[in-house]
Amino acid sequence: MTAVVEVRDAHVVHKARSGGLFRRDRVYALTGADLCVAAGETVGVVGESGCGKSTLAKVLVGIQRPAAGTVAFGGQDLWAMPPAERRAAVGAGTGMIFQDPSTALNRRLTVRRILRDPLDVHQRGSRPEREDRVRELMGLVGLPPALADALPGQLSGGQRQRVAIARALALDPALVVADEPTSALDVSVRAQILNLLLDLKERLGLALVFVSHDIQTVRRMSDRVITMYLGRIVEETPAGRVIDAARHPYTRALFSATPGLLDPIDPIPLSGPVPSATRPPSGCPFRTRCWKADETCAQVMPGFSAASQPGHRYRCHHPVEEDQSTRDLARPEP
Ligand SMILES: Nc1ncnc2c1ncn2[C@@H]1O[C@H](COP(=O)(O)OP(=O)(O)OP(=O)(O)O)[C@@H](O)[C@H]1O
Repeated sequence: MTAVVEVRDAHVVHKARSGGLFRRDRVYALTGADLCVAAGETVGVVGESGCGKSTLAKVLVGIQRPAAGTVAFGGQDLWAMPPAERRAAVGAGTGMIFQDPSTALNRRLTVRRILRDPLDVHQRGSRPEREDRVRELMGLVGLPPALADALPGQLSGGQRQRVAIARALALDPALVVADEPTSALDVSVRAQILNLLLDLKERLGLALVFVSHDIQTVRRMSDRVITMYLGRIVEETPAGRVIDAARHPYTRALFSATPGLLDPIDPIPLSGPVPSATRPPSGCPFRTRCWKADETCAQVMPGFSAASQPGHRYRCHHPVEEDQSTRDLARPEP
């Protein structure tokens, strides 16, 4: 398996945004993240708001430098490269698709200019070749050539997201990271954009990282699902088995609370709110809400254990039994 990107023990710490009570607080946005993404696979990332999904996405595409840990593209340590080399590696090797194409695209540039821009910056081919590439990109994402001179404001939301996808693909990257790519779109066009991403992934052999709140969609799109909780990756599960084979109590709880996945089911009840990322609990970050937590969980952050299935690992001292159904877990004790 060739790793397109490999993140090892990455930590990202932000200063708390000003205006809060404790201005000098630190936000532990990502703690000890390890993730390897191979050519041609889709990795989904799920977790509650603020758990670090977007931070991990930015680390993967080299736009967020981790305070500690490494990020390697094709085996090369990204942050050990000279800046010009790093910019070239990031620009050519990765593409990022953001949530809201209305803000991600420069509204004063035509579609043609938006798509030509990365080709100009990275000096790809002659001018006529760049124009050809713009036409090719528009065809790839299903945009009619007549829209080349349109401004983003003249396009529908779905068309704008197609432009953003085409821009992400302009330099033929090995890795595309899509951070909530459909959540700002009308429900009616979401499926079209998701199908387009899946189709492009197959045709171009891309590695795709797909970040979303929408657990149903992540499960449908992905080969593997990464569960994050309070800045940590707590489980990595083959997507087809995530509902009943996940071993981490949090993954089970998250999936039990997803309407339609296990219908009809009562969600597994969790006690209390998500702790603050400025003061993560000692030991396992999930232990303050976990029905299985004990003193060990309060003291020691569990390392990864490998489950019996290849590609499945989890960090938990008291994992859910392998053969226990989520439906049974959600039932109150008699
Ligand atoms: N630039 C920043 N400055 C300060 N704190 C930040 C910054 N960016 C992110 N954070 C904080 O880091 C934590 C992780 O944020 P991140 O955006 O990665 O989470 P997320 O899971 O993507 O959330 P959402 O699903 O709501 O987009 C959150 O507590 C967030 O408030």
